[in-house]
Amino acid sequence: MGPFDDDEVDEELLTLLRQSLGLGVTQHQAPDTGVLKDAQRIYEDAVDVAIDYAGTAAAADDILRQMKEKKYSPKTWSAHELHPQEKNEAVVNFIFTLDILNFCFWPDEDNQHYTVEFKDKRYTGYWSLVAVLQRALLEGITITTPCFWQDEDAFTFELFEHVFRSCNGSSLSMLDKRFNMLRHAGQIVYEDFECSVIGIIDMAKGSAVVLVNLLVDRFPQFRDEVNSGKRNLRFYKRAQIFVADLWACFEGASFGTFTDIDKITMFADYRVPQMLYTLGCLRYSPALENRIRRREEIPPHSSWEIELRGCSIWCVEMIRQHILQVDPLADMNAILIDFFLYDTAKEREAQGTEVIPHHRTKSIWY
Ligand SMILES: Nc1nc2c(c(CN[C@H]3C=C[C@H](O)[C@@H]3O)cn2[C@@H]2O[C@H](COP(=O)(O)O)[C@@H](O)[C@H]2O)c(=O)[nH]1
Repeated sequence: MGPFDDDEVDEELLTLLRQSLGLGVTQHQAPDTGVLKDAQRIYEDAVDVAIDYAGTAAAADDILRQMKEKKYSPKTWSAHELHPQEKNEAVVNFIFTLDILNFCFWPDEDNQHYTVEFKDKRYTGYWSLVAVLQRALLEGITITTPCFWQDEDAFTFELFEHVFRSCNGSSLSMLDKRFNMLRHAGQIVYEDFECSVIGIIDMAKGSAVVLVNLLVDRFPQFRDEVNSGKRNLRFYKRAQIFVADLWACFEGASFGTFTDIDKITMFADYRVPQMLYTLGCLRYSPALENRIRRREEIPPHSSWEIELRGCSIWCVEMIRQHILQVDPLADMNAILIDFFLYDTAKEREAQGTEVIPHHRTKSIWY
């Protein structure tokens, strides 16, 4: 029984072996992040999260209808007034900063929701982070300049606390971790990339997959994966949303030009799974559903967390495939579906029509 006779040896391992032996990888095997493959495996092994096929098909039809009505496109990103409107290197740095810090905005049980005031409006969640960065820039603090983060004299934790000050006595969770993540990412950009995020993007030569893999390889701050014993499970949520935000902000041109942007998957956060459940796409075991409804934390790297994240990625892929079967000419990918689901979740939250809380896992990854 030779090493390759066993049909259990999966394609990925064969590719890695061929590459390590210097055997030519057939030209059509384009690079991949591995996220979608891992999501499928998680889904196939899942016991506490299931995908409702009929619910997903019906939801996909409705999502397509609404996305057409709302004309969802990369332009939607800039339609959010709080996002930077310019199209230049400073905005690339803004998005890089944003997507290093783009995680965990929900309050601990007895604390107030972190809220910031900017230009006489109050923001929570993801938008509080965007507002904080915009406010700092208006105050002349170069918070979105990666080389500033490695300047130990100028970029201090006191300054960081000032930048993230709230208007209701609350504080954003894991502020110290966020500070250290910027510090260390700034050192990497300074030492390895001559202070230029554009330089990192250029190294990917227009490939979204290569850029994601480059970020994950060179920046521990983006290495969102779980070693579940049997294998490494990749999610790469903030690395992928960084590429997606670039693509959307620059509308597929300039620093947002990617030939393989459709290889980017849904971003495994805590809002979109909530929306997929609400739309009847995802189903939870009673034990998991009760945990979520009681707003009790779900441990990072637990099977529950892994299944929530992996099944959500796979479910959005099923929605994407269904939409393209129904309307092959639809200008559609997982990014735009994801953006729509996130924005819809936020609308429902604002209307107070949520049917289930989002899950709570204290994590720097989402
Ligand atoms: N999957 C997915 N996750 C997203 C976003 C966004 C914002 N993207 C903007 C850009 C274009 C879109 O149109 C959006 O306007 C934030 N998040 C994640 O949600 C969580 C924050 O939730 P809350 O505390 O309720 O704001 C946190 O994990 C954050 O990382 C998204 O789009 N997709």
